[in-house]
Amino acid sequence: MGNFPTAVKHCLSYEQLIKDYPWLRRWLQEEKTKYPEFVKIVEVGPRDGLQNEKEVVPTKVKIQLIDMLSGTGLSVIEATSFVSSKWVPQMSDHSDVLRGIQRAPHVQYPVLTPNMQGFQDAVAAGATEVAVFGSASETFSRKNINCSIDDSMLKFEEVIKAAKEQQIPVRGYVSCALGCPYEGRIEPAKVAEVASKLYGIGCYEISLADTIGVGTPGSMLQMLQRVTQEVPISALAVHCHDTYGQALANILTALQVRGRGDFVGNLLWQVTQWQCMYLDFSGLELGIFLLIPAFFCRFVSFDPKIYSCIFHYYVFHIVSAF
Ligand SMILES: CC(C)(COP(=O)([O-])OP(=O)([O-])OC[C@H]1O[C@@H](n2cnc3c(N)ncnc32)[C@H](O)[C@@H]1OP(=O)([O-])[O-])[C@@H](O)C(=O)NCCC(=O)NCCSC(=O)C[C@@](C)(O)CC(=O)[O-]
Repeated sequence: MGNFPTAVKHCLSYEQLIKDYPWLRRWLQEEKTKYPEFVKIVEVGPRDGLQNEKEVVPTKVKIQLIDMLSGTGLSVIEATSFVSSKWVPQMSDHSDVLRGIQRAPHVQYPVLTPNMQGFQDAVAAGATEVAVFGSASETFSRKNINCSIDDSMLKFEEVIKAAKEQQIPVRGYVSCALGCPYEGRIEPAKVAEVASKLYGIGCYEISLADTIGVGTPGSMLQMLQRVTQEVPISALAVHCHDTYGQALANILTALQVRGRGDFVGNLLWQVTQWQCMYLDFSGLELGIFLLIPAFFCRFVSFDPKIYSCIFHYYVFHIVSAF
């Protein structure tokens, strides 16, 4: 709404709309009953956001960012990723980040662990929750974690077994749930198969990821209808990239599928907390008190390169919202 005059923006404001159209509040209330009463947000910016940035953000800035996010009311912040620094140099300081953050008592800080080496390093650095990440696309699996889907399941099983012995909960991701950069469309049946395997081997929650943001409400609905035949919906989450501006629509579709009850959504770097405010306006309890603190918590560095890398999406969305 950047180019609209103030008067127009005022007319389009939520408060003004409610005032001008009293039926709208009733309608929103009715709409609200179609959604879960509470949505758990998993903030993955410090991991998924920063792993994709060209600039490697300094460790102390990452720590400061996570610490500030901890004060926003989020209950889960994915902190880092115990992967090979040759593959993802942006996450090479994983142990220092995990050791350096100040853990808030109400917050979980899961980290990615693709194999036993990652798991052991994560535990040594103090991880209390981990996540394994598989894919519904064979090619993506090989390019991302250098093994087939079947081999990845064997590695994850090992991780989950070790995690169970130490009472460490394990989440699971299914990448390419709505499309693959190499294979294109992925059959919902394949997503259901991989999700069901992850659930079967002990992941307590499966996050279905639209890795390249090609999903639409239609494909999200189709995919969820199929996956929920295999995995209870209470164990599902969605992780939506906003590459083509569809993330919020896709999240809302997932919430409608879920209906009343809890649901989990990954709050991505690309789906900013600022954007999630629109969901808050639609009457959903997001479980976060984040707007202003989350905005300011982005200002943790004065280095222009780091600044622009961390704040790109936030600044963009804030500017476009006014
Ligand atoms: C999975 C591996 C590690 C396999 O990597 P590999 O090369 O197949 O592993 P390997 O077992 O053959 O070992 C080769 C070398 O890697 C080392 N190594 C082995 N494991 C580890 C480890 N855990 N941490 C650090 N080092 C490790 C190991 O020690 C050895 O070192 P060398 O002897 O050559 O010096 C590699 O392919 C990798 O790191 N891939 C990166 C994957 C990644 O981080 N991708 C991005 C995150 S996933 C994602 O973004 C999707 C998601 C979750 O967001 C959802 C969505 O949106 O789709």
